[in-house]
Amino acid sequence: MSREFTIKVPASSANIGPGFDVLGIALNLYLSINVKIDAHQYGELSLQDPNNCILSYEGEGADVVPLQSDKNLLTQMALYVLRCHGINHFPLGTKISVHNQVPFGRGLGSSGTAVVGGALLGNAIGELGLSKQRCLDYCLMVERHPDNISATMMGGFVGSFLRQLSDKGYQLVHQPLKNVLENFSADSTIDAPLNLGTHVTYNWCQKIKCVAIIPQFEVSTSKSRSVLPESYKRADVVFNLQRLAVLTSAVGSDIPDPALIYPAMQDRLHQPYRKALIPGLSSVVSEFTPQTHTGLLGICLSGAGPTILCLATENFERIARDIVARFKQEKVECKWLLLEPAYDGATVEEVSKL
Ligand SMILES: Nc1ncnc2c1ncn2[C@@H]1O[C@H](COP(=O)(O)OP(=O)(O)OP(=O)(O)O)[C@@H](O)[C@H]1O
Ligand SMILES: N[C@@H](CCO)C(=O)O
Repeated sequence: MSREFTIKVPASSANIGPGFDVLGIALNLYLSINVKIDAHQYGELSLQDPNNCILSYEGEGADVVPLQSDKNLLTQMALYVLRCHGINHFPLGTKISVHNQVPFGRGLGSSGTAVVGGALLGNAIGELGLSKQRCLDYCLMVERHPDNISATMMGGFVGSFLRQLSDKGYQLVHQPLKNVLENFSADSTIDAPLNLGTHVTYNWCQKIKCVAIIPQFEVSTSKSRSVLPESYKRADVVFNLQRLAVLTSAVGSDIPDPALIYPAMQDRLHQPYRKALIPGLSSVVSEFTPQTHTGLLGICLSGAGPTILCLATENFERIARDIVARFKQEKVECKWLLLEPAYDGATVEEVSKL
């Protein structure tokens, strides 16, 4: 028997200003995974891996990513989902070829793409028939804020929250990641509770494009979260909640209004604390406005950074080039990309089954 299928997983930008750990947009930059299962052709070679997997990478991260299936986040995630369904390894002769456009540690949700791609990979390989909603539960056992994950899985502009858990449920979900990903026995694997995450998809005006300015250095999400405070002042929380309520509706309007969107993308919960990690962040988010740049609607840190996300309806190249030049004054080199929402989220396509 042989089989081939492909999985396409979009990048994402989380937070969008005031929606810390809540909002995310899927973006048309992809992690693409091609899977061939053929014991006859690849069986012997696949035995060199502990889980019968020949793994190769091209593109972003190819020079650093581990290629052993029990060390790589994508395949660890697939094996986790398989083990929860009583399957310990990939089928003999599994060949996984990855092409990745999503840069690591830049605030474009690369770990989310690996986690979502891995969950869909496990589901497809094991022919488990899990819904996307159920796959999200497995993803949330590994990446515990739902913003990137929900947008990447479901597509479009998404708001999400995690279900309130009992003390026992909380402990189950918040245990060391290695207990989830590196427990290599189906008998003792920790299954994901049902319906861990809830999400809604908001309208998005198709005139709004996303300009991503990507500094050429990495900030890991864990480092970028370590600088945040444990608690906040009421005034700061209210500041964000008020803007969140306005922003989620304002970007769906047929005629996006910069006078509404620009102030609604301000944040007091994460960006002010992250400026020490990203030279130029404060100046960029305050100096670039709809007044200085026609077409600019709003500007924020993308996810945990260091990428800057601009929402805009025109003048994309000028906005991007001016921000790149501003970062250069801080000795930070950047690339930029013009992106659009990926409305379908992650997709799986069966190519052949014989
Ligand atoms: N395609 C992939 N395959 C395997 N591992 C990956 C892949 N993409 C990301 N990772 C792992 O995730 C790490 C990056 O995760 P991190 O959460 O720090 O950044 P990010 O997800 O890119 O940013 P953010 O969460 O702010 O959007 C990489 O260093 C790598 O270990
Ligand atoms: N909401 C998360 C996104 C990064 O994964 C953060 O800002 O830390």
